[in-house]
Amino acid sequence: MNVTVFGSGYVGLVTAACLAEVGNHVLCVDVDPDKIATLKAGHCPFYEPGIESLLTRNAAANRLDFTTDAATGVAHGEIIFIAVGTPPQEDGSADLQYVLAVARTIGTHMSGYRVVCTKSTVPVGTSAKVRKALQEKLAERGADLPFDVVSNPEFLKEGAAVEDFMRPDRIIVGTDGPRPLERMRALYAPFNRNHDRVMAMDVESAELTKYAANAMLATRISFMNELALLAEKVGADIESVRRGIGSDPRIGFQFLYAGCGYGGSCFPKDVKALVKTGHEHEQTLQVLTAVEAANDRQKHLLFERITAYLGDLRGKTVAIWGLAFKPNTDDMREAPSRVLMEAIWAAGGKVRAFDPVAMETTRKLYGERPDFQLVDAPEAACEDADVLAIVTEWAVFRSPDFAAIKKLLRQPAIFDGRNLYDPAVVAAAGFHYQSIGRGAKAA
Ligand SMILES: NC(=O)c1ccc[n+]([C@@H]2O[C@H](COP(=O)([O-])OP(=O)(O)OC[C@H]3O[C@@H](n4cnc5c(N)ncnc54)[C@H](O)[C@@H]3O)[C@@H](O)[C@H]2O)c1
Ligand SMILES: O=c1ccn([C@@H]2O[C@H](COP(=O)(O)OP(=O)(O)O[C@H]3O[C@H](CO)[C@@H](O)[C@H](O)[C@H]3O)[C@@H](O)[C@H]2O)c(=O)[nH]1
Repeated sequence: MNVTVFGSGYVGLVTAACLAEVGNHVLCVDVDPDKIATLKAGHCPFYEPGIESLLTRNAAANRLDFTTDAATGVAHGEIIFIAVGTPPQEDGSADLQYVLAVARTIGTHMSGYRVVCTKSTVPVGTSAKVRKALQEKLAERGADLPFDVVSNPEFLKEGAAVEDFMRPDRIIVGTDGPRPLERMRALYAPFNRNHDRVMAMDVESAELTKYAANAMLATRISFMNELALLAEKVGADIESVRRGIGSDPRIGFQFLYAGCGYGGSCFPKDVKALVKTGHEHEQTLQVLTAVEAANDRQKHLLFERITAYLGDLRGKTVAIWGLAFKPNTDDMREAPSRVLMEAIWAAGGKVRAFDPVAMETTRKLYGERPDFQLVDAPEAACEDADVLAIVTEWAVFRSPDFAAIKKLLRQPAIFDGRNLYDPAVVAAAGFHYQSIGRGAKAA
């Protein structure tokens, strides 16, 4: 099948590469000429395990190509995916300008039947707006051409995006007719594995399902983060509690890790957008409002603990391990590390940081500044630093040489936002160790 994907970000590129891998001919369109040049040169503009080999293999087999030319893109794909960003606006609502711009582009250039498939995360009602924007462009041209709009939200996780796309738990397809559904079923047939993964539903339900999934996962995390704070007060260990409740199959083990808050380009933005949708329909979503507030507070926890320990941060340096919002990505969007670093700087302190892949992204975000140093190894971050904060649970941080770190730090203190170590082991190594929700065992 010929497929076009508008937007060559995490979702667009993974979608394109995986669809090409199973034999489709896929054309990626992006408005960013640098991104397209990078892709044409055989490189991925961001870090995502497994993507680069998929891109090069399928480009070499002439199943995958990249362009900035929207007209060529619209001409190519019988199915056209919209996978552009939907960032939050001031009021929390999703900014649909990029999605609707693509819809208008399709209306401007299409010359025959198209299935227009929204993969971006968009509020309920957006498919109707996409249809209207496209129809208006057709009307301007005096063209009467058939098309269908489909909602096909994406559930991949960064860091495991290729695997998630190739082996989906479900493929949500929201349509209002059999013709586009049949095309989507054919497109996704190779990803069905042992049973049909396609779940057909109406468009509105598909759009809401995406927000419901992210909101549920974010709720679990904020719930555990609040419980972790209580665990510290009452002398319980949140890790034991997590194992205890996770063993109940009605609860399950996933997404129950307490930490220094959830980040990334999705949970914070999508929880806000769903709360906003609630307001628009005079349906207050109290639980989600609390989920967001709890997360905002949790992202400040490491800073509060560090200042409680060090006092005035002027003249002090904090070593930070992990900058990306989670391991196996270079994405810094809404990363808890940003809240911590910016608070340290605002208080007059300095940061020495290491991340296995996100340092380039961090450099682009913050540039050169006298109170910030990026170093090339975890130990180097601890040199001349007062204390160590751990923000992202990269594998390389899991088994450090505590004796060496103790010699490097001015004060032997570790503030662990991801509960990487056994508190008793770290305390025995002579550290003040504060993790999340294990207060009773911290030094
Ligand atoms: N990142 C994730 O893990 C993830 C997972 C599921 C869903 N989503 C959703 O998917 C959407 C895309 O997310 P992302 O992280 O891939 O975004 P991204 O910011 O990485 O990429 C978006 C791309 O769209 C391009 N673009 C903007 N306007 C365009 C236009 N008119 N024509 C062509 N290209 C255009 C941008 O240049 C950019 O390269 C969002 O709605 C997001 O919420 C993201
Ligand atoms: O038990 C947990 C699990 C995750 N996190 C944090 O939650 C954030 C998000 O993590 P994750 O969900 O793994 O990454 P994303 O790539 O943001 O993926 C989420 O957002 C995507 C975009 O909508 C969806 O497609 C995915 O299904 C959904 O998991 C990160 O900061 C994690 O550190 C925790 O604090 N505790």
